[in-house]
Amino acid sequence: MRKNIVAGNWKMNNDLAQTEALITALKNQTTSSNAEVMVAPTFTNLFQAYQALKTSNIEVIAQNMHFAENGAYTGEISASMLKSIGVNTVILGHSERREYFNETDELLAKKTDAALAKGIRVIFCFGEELADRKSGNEETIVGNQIKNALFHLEAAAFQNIVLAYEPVWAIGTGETASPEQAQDMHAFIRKTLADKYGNDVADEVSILYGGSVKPANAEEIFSKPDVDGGLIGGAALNAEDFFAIVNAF
Ligand SMILES: O=C[C@H](O)COP(=O)(O)O
Repeated sequence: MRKNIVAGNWKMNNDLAQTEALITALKNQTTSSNAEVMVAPTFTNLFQAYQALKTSNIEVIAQNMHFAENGAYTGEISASMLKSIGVNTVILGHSERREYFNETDELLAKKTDAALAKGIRVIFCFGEELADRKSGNEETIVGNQIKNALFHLEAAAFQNIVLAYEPVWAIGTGETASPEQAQDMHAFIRKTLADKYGNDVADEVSILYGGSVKPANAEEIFSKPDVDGGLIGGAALNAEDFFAIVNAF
């Protein structure tokens, strides 16, 4: 079902003590927002974070996982391992995974299948680079990222998928897509889904925007009809800023 969601991706930030301090600060925040709130700590702090937040309204999610069930994949984490500590949602396809760890659409299709098979919800990320936008190819790039990784799925799978549009040029740069640019792309994404699966599926999928979302711009971005929330990086590392964004809903 389509929901408003604000998810904080902590990326490779915060050791255990810093994670505990941020969680304490998050628990001190109050909200009347209707958005689902999630945070994604590093793997080393995932269990601790889950334990500390399991009675709160903040869901603890993972930043990545491997497609295999288990085996000789040094340094990797499986869907079952996430499930075993109470984690039921994973971010896949973040542009940093694509760029620095060579994650391809084909690999992401396998990871998505593995997550869904274990009942793990997927926040599937994609987005164009600056050169793509400058050359007017952003819709082709984004459309292909979605089709290549997700369009082998049955329609029902989208009940467990959240999409996150993150233009690479807006991530960590302070440069945000304008609310209109975000809306235009989100409408294109929803139409892409509708063309393949029909409006009933497309209208029910939450589509998040990510890329330099801050307290000062969240409300305007989230007010757009096809923007159902945000995937927040830098601003999610400060509890007050993060909840100011949550409270934009
Ligand atoms: O996963 C989050 C995104 O990469 C956005 O990061 P940012 O808010 O620091 O630009």
